[in-house]
Amino acid sequence: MRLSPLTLGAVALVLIVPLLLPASSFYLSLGNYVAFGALVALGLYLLTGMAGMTSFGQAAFMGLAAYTTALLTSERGFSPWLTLPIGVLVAMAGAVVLGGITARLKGHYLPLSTIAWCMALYIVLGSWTELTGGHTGLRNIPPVSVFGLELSDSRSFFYLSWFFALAGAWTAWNLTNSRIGRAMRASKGDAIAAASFGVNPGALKLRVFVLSAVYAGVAGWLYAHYQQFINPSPFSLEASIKYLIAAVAGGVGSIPGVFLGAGLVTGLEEALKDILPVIFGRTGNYEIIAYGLILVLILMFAPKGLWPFIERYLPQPRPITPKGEGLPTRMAAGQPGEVLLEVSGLTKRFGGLVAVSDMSFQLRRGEILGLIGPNGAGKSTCFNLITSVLVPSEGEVRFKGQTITGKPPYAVHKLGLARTFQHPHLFPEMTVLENAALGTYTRTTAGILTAMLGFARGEEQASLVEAYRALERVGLAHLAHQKADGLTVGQLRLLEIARALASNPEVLLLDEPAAGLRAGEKRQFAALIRKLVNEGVTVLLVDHDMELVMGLVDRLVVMHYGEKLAEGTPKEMQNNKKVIEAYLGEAVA
Ligand SMILES: Nc1ncnc2c1ncn2[C@@H]1O[C@H](COP(=O)(O)OP(=O)(O)OP(=O)(O)O)[C@@H](O)[C@H]1O
Repeated sequence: MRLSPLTLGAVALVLIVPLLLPASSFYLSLGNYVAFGALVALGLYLLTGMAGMTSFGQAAFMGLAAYTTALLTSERGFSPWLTLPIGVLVAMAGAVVLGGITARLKGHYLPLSTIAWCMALYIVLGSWTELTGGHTGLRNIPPVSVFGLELSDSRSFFYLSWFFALAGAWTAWNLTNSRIGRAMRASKGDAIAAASFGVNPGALKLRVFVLSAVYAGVAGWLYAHYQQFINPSPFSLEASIKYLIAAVAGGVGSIPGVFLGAGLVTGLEEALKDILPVIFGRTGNYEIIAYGLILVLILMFAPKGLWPFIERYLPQPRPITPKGEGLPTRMAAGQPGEVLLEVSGLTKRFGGLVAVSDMSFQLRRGEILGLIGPNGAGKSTCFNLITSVLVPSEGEVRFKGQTITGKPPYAVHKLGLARTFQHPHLFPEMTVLENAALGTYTRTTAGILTAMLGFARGEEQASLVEAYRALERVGLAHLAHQKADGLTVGQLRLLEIARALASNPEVLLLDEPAAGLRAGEKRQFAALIRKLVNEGVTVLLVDHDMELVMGLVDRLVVMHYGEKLAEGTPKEMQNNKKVIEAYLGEAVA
């Protein structure tokens, strides 16, 4: 792995600066608090920046680990090195309980529940005097020793806290650049799309929530052994808000950003302690007002935080075209013409409206089947029933003889069905290559821990190679390193196909793939689909462009008012009176 100049600079600073300052320097003490804050903020980077969840409860997870280590080391004589995993496990257990109940909540409910949780823990810590010492707190927490050396001054502890902070950054970076990191970003942007290529967004969100508590737990453990004394204040709601502001101020979407934010907020906290009493004429807890104001200003003028302003002056790494082995292919061979997908008696009611009524048809291996019909006929609903985005009111769908009705969309995708959307569901902040690589999610296996420790690099490289090949197949390889937000409609549609192809599907379900394409692009698209079918992919296509559909498909199923009107070859349908009356007359006109 090549380290960037920024990383090398950060490591050099951490190693050299403490040697230039006295062992008990105020600045080294401040440096320790920056490291604690950075660790909590790294958890928020993963939680908020990557997975799109907001938490006001991170200080509570910190508190759980801090009190666990304090109680076990000062009263039971445990080694701090033993209480590190125990404290982190307690923080994780808290996150599992809280996240299990709340991580799936949408909108403001998750942040609100974390506020309640943080306040509740603060009250418990303050009032359970026999266990926690109440607001007087717990003393006599032993320092951490490394090879018999007690880390009891700010300088020696600085090395320990920054070891953890940099290790935290490294693991978060590894995770970001892995299949899990991509899945997190995708779930944040669009859970339906994420599920369509195999991610279980609910389970992933819970895991990230617990992971963010691990970072906070390590910070809590460090805090307790640095201070050698704890009380509930550093684990209050106010502290949680401070960490969130640190992450947002620096830039919650980037790792250097959260370090910058932790540094700024820690420094500001010290400065405000001197400035605010002068302004208000008395001492008090006025920092929270200043934090609120800072947050509002940042959200107004730099919603992505301050790091992007610095980043633009730094040299950007040159994108590398992925080379090497791809992923093992998983396409199962079968007999051409065998039934792959069987839709029987499928019905979907939305209240009183029957959008799909008793639809039955088969998709056979190696064919291109078109599903056509007037606007509102029920094609997209049918499509969403097949891919399990919607649950049918009646009927079922079988894939290779196995009932898939009732399975979640991510499980359906795993079986070998990949889809595109009527309105492309892509991730504009990701590069074209990253978007395509999302398709490889179910072909890869690295879990969170494997990815964090950097053990999944080989698989990740193979994923990128596979994604690049998929881009080559659709003719987008030249745009691989560009952000997806600059693409035309036609390119977005091709990118969705590339993402689907990267999953090595047996069946490709295309929902209005030609909408918005220019004539030339439509011809290229038709050639691409034919090529894919020759390579062994089976296609179900919904589209309104009759010239394209009639020239491309082997068979057609025509829908009208939710029902199947007719089925047959394009020629048969073009001569079918009912079809001409209901649709083709209008579509051709
Ligand atoms: N989630 C929903 N809730 C209520 N009604 C819905 C919902 N989704 C679709 N419908 C209705 O079901 C009917 C079928 O819609 P659907 O989008 O499946 O048709 P379509 O054939 O794909 O149309 P188009 O060609 O315009 O995309 C329409 O009357 C639509 O308004």
